[in-house]
Amino acid sequence: MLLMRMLRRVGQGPACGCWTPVLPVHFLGISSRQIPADASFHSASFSDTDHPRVLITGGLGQLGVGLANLLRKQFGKDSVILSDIRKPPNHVFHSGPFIYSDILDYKNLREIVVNNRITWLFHYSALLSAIGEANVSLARAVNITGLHNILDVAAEHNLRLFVPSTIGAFGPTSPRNPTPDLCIQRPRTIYGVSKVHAELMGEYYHYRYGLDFRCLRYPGIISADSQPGGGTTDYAVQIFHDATKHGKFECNLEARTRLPMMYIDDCLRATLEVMEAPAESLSMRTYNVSAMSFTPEELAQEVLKHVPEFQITYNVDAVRQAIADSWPMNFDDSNARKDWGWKHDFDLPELVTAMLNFHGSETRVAQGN
Ligand SMILES: NC(=O)c1ccc[n+]([C@@H]2O[C@H](COP(=O)([O-])OP(=O)(O)OC[C@H]3O[C@@H](n4cnc5c(N)ncnc54)[C@H](O)[C@@H]3O)[C@@H](O)[C@H]2O)c1
Ligand SMILES: C[C@@H](O)[C@H](N)C(=O)O
Repeated sequence: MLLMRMLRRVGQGPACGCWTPVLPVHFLGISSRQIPADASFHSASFSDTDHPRVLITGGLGQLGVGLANLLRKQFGKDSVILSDIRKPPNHVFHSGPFIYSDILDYKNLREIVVNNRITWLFHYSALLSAIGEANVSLARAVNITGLHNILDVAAEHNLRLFVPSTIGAFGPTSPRNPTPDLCIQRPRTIYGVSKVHAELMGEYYHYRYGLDFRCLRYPGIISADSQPGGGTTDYAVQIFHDATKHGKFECNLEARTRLPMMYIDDCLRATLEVMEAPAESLSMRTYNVSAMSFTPEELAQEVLKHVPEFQITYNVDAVRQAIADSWPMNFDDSNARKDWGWKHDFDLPELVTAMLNFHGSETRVAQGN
């Protein structure tokens, strides 16, 4: 009986003047909530002059705190809420609003969005490539089921949604040097599969429901003030900790493994820029972004210029190496540069200087000279 009533409602369009049609997605076996079936709305619920009210999920990982800092500078401290399922360190807790949010709990997500009148959502929760292979069912839940919750809450509340994808969304059959935006994508990790799924679902929600979905495929991101979170590109973060602390580093990838990389400041700026780009400038909803590309031995050579006693050795991890060997070596981001003016600031020498500066190695540089 209830099913019949709901099917009748779905069949009635706005022309009858009765109600906005809704698609009861639980009858499609998707979830117990409703998303608009009317694909005609395309605008966010705030004007361009208003500051967005932002929620960041998975915000205590490698990238989230830096993003919150950047957005708070731009939009005000209280306009940006950082969330995660982990307990925040003191300095993060005291730097602006923080709340608990498990993306697998839809009601919790909806409550946060409604109570805080959220207009922009940056969805950072994920299990990365190497850790995902070690726990496939959790990666599937967080990266795929969690994403469904995010898409639904964003569509339901008319949010502008940013979801990062990755070089890991490509696989061994993709062109690797360079890898364009549109080409075959057959990744061989649960992480990559979940990110291709996110790209396609986000684009589908955009065309089907008018969701303002924006997505960048990040290269490996290198940041100084946070710990790497289980990725294949993490060697390029760890090397700086070890070079400055111990003067040596054991690398888990082969010396000649070339991967696209980016300094965190460029990554976060790209993220804000694509979110602020006028909708009409976006010819696509998922863009490659790139800055540089290097191998462990090239990175080590650059570190050596600053830390003369630095030594690198290799102890290859088979899982990570197989993943890296299936990923792009160079990323073609010409569409991002053309459509919304993407331009990176940091190449390898600037990246190494910034990272070593952060780790306080300039004293060692002075001593070495
Ligand atoms: N770091 C990179 O090099 C890189 C490159 C490409 C794409 N990305 C993407 O950027 C995003 C952020 O990356 P990161 O390096 O900060 O990742 P990270 O692994 O450091 O952090 C992910 C966060 O997600 C949280 N999380 C896990 N399960 C959750 C759940 N059920 N609910 C809410 N939060 C949960 C974790 O607690 C963690 O703090 C990810 O989506 C990642 O795929 C990162
Ligand atoms: C590249 C990326 O998505 C992540 N840093 C990983 O290695 O898994």
